[in-house]
Amino acid sequence: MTQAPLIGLVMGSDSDWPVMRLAAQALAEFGIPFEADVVSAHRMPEEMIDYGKKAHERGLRAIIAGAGGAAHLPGMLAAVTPLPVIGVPVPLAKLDGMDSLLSIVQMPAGVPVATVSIGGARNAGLLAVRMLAAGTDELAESLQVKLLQFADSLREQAHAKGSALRDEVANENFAS
Ligand SMILES: Nc1c(C(=O)O)ncn1[C@@H]1O[C@H](COP(=O)(O)O)[C@@H](O)[C@H]1O
Repeated sequence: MTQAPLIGLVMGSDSDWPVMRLAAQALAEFGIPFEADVVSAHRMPEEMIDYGKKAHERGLRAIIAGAGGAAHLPGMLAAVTPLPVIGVPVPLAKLDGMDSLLSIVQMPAGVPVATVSIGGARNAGLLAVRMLAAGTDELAESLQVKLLQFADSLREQAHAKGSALRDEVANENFAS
């Protein structure tokens, strides 16, 4: 039996998937069940409102919403759900995602969206994992252990990069 999704991963179009799949990958790395779907505030407003209103009743604990251009999806979901919403600005060919970033990040007071960097879907996934790691329930405690191990692996990678760079600098002839 597949586990019920804890995170809703939604995007304005299937064209956002190459970016948004990085969030899916991060969730999968931590064993978090999620659902993925296209939900557009512009193109299917009623369905979008319905998704946002029912998300918490279906057991979702957070929503990751990615959109490009005039990215109203994350903010509109945040307006109708009590769940935390993480917004991912998806870069398009024109304006390189600045339009999307500003659309998502400049929310009016009272309706927060946790905005990650342009194309930062991996961090959106990791932030959702951290949200699930808050608390003292079994899932939270197991995620806390995994997140600390993950931080250790990042530290080791950074050390390895420093070591490789020191070797490279030591062997490079800067005079030539
Ligand atoms: N920004 C939004 C919304 C929304 O915010 O509701 N719905 C679709 N879109 C965005 O339009 C871009 C182009 O979509 P198409 O590739 O389908 O033309 C996508 O990046 C999508 O997220």
